[in-house]
Amino acid sequence: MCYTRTVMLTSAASPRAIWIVGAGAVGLHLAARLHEAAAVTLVARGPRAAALATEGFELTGAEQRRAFVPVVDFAAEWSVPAGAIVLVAVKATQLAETLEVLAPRLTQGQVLGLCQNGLGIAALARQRAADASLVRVACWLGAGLVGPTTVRVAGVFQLELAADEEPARSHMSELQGLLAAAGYPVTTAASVAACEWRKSLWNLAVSGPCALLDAANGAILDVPELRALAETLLAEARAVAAADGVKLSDADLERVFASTEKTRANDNAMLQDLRRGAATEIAFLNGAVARLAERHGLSAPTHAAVARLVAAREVLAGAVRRE
Ligand SMILES: NC(=O)C1=CN([C@@H]2O[C@H](COP(=O)(O)OP(=O)(O)OC[C@H]3O[C@@H](n4cnc5c(N)ncnc54)[C@H](OP(=O)(O)O)[C@@H]3O)[C@@H](O)[C@H]2O)C=CC1
Ligand SMILES: CC(C)(CO)C(=O)C(=O)O
Repeated sequence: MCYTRTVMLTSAASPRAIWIVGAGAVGLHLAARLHEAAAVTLVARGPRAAALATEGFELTGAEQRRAFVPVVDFAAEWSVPAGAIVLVAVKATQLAETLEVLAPRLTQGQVLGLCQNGLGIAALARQRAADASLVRVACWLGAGLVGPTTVRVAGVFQLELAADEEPARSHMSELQGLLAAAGYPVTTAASVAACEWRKSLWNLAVSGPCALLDAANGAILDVPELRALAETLLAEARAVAAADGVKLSDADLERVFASTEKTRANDNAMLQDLRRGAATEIAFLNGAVARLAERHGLSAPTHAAVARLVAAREVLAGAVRRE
C-alpha cells in the first residue's frame, strides 16, 4: 500500500525533497521540524504507516507540534526521487536490512544521511550503499515514541554532521542549512569517525550501565561507583579512539557528564529497549569498542564486560534467542 500524495518538485523554487526512512522518535522529530522548510516524505512500515498517513503525528513534552506529511509504506513498490536527500532514522540494528531494500532504490551519488547512534555505522552503509554520498548525522537529542504517532521530546541539544569526501561534503553544507532553518543547532565534525566517536561517548558511558541497573541517567552522577565506572569506560574509549585515528579531547569527555546532568531524569533508549524486550544497539556501542580494541592490539575489558552483560539481559528479556 502506498500513501504518497503527489509532490511536484519541478521549479528551482520548489522546496528540497527529503525522504526520511524510519518513522520512530528521531524520524518523526526530523519530519516535524523539516516539513516547513522542505518537501518531506516519510517511509514507514507496518500499521504505523497507515496511522501516520491518516492521522499525521505529534510531538509532545518539551516540544509541541503536529504535522502531516506524505507517507510511503516500506513494503510497497516505491522509488526515491533522484534529487531527494534521504535520512535513515532506523535503529543501528535495523540498518543493514533497511539498506538492503533502500540501496537499489537510490540513484548514483544520492545523499544518504545516517542518524544512528554508534560506531561503524558509516562503514556498514558504505558496504551496502557504495554509490551513495554519505553524511553522518549525530543526533544529540532525547525523544521516544509513546504511541504509534506520538513522540515525547525530552530535549534537543544539537545535531553534528560529518562527511569524509566530495561531493558528500557539499551536500552536508546544504543539509546543515536545511536543519538550521528547521531550528536545530547544527555543528560539523572533522571526520565521520570523529563524529561517531564524539556522539557515542555518551552512550558508551551511560546507556549500558544505566540499562543494566534499570536506572535513570542521573544515577551516573549520583552514585560514585557508577561515575567511576563511566570514567573507566571513557578512558578505555579514548585509548581505542586514538588507535582508530580519532583524538578525543577532555571537553569531549566532560560533555558526557554535562549532557547527563541535562537529561538526569530520562530513562535512556537502551533501558527502554530492554524493558520492552527489544534488541539493543550494544553491538554498535560497547561491543564495537571491545572489537576495535582487539583489532588494534589493545584491550577494553570494561566495554567487553558491559557488552556481555547487556547481551545477557537481551537473552533474559527474550529480545534475542541464544543459538
Ligand atoms: N530517540 C532518541 O532520543 C535518539 C535516538 N538516536 C538514534 O537514532 C536511531 C533511531 O532511534 P529511534 O528513533 O529512537 O528509534 P525508534 O525505534 O523510535 O524508530 C525507528 C523506526 O524505524 C522503523 N523502521 C525500522 N526498519 C524500517 C524499515 N526497513 N522501513 C521503515 N521503517 C523502519 C521502526 O519500525 P518498527 O517500529 O516497525 O521497528 C521504527 O518505527 C537509533 O540509532 C538511536 O540510537 C540518537 C539520538 C537520540
Ligand atoms: C541527549 C542524549 C545525550 C541523552 O538523552 C542522547 O543523545 C541520547 O540519548 O542518545
